[in-house]
Amino acid sequence: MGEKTIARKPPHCLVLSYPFQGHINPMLQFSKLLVHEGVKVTLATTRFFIKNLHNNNNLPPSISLESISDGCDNGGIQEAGGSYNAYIQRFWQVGPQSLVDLLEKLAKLGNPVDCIIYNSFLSWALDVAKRFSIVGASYFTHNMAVNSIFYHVQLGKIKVPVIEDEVSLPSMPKLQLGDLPSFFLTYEEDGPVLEMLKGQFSNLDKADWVFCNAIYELDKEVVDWTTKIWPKYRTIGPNIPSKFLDKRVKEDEEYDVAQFKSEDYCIEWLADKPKGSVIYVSFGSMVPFDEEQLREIAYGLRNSDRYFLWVVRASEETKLPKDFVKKSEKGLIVTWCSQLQVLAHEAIACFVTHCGWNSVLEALSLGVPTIAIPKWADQSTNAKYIEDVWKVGIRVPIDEKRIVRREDLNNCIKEMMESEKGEEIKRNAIEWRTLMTKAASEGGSSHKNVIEFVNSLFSL
Ligand SMILES: O=c1ccn([C@@H]2O[C@H](COP(=O)(O)OP(=O)(O)O[C@H]3O[C@H](CO)[C@@H](O)[C@H](O)[C@H]3O)[C@@H](O)[C@H]2O)c(=O)[nH]1
Repeated sequence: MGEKTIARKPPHCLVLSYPFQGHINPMLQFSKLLVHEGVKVTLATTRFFIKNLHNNNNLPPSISLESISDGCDNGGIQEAGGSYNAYIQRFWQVGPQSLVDLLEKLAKLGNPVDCIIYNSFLSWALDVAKRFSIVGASYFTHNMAVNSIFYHVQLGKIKVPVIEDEVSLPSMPKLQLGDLPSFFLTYEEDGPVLEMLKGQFSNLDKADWVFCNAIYELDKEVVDWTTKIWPKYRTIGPNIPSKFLDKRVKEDEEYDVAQFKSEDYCIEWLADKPKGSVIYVSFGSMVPFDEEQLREIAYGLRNSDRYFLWVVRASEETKLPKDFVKKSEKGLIVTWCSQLQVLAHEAIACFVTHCGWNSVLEALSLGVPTIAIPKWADQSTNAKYIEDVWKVGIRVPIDEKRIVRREDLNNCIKEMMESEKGEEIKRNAIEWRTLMTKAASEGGSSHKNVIEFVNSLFSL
């Protein structure tokens, strides 16, 4: 380490994030790891996203924030008529040139970029890196298994629509249609999203590095298989602040880039609750639930007669049943919280989650068992792994309208809190916590991979 920092000017990485909370969170944490190892980092995402961040200046002083255009600088997806598909098309037209402009601007300021670490969705960023003859590293915010599914779509080995009852892929359990990412069910309306996800692999052979926010131990077979295809494929997660892992990175204390404002009295509310008594419920930053689904979850929680802390984003609040109060003896509803702090609290018993990949990694890292209600994107595949592979949770059944009913949620809560199976799940969750921390610690599988990458940058 010491030799690197004295010998030369630090290498400069531009970390380019897709403009959503579930993407910028892990990429910021990865940036902090690189800074800790002596690399200079500029974090970039879209103008509109930055403009609307609740606290865009809460970055470590060593990381600067830059922006590119997605062609929707004043309204994001709304400016593209509220259509995610239209938004992607516009972004793909405007983004590459805007990235070129940013690289040229940084070079003119005497700050040339040596490496672009781009969110794998933005595959065109790799073409830009190659035009500038700089290192290109793809960063996957989804789990390996999910990446492998989209890779097989790209290869034409999974055809959409899927007509078979089950899909078999190398080194993975058999997947039923309901275990595949949601776009396989909604491919007619989500065609462009599916194209974007296939596109992650269209030029990946040119990538110098391929990173995945996961740990080797989570899925050794899939990682080994993937490394045969992309020899520089590396697991570098879990990308969460080290204060929740081995506390090695002192400078990563409270920094974050938040789209929503945390209601931090949650921790006060948790303070007098008995150990392992509170159900934490959150469905991430993006997915909307319809009114019927929120009503079922609301009554499922109330009928459980247990303490619960539920994050219902401001945009979702009006969908709650009218007789449902935000603060009762047993329950507290907030619009956003510091999820990691909540998960780390000893009062938390389990996490009812939509299985966004960050939430899954955070639960695994903190040893919190999960009750899975996957809804969209990669979440069903994550839920399959949670229940059947890592055995750290229970998936709530859905009815023919694809709705989770209150009785089923209630039964799963009971099973988690009262049964022998629940006890076993809790024990597994604690074991995973140990493995996640070990992987991120000095000498652990992810830490070694980060150091290998950093050393390669210093020897450019
Ligand atoms: O009150 C809250 C709720 C969430 N979070 C954080 O917000 C992030 C949410 O990320 P994630 O759990 O991955 O969910 P989404 O925001 O829904 O993420 C999108 O992006 C992920 C990464 O690609 C995908 O896995 C998801 O399916 C997709 O919906 C996590 O870091 C949470 O800790 C908070 O800090 N406070």
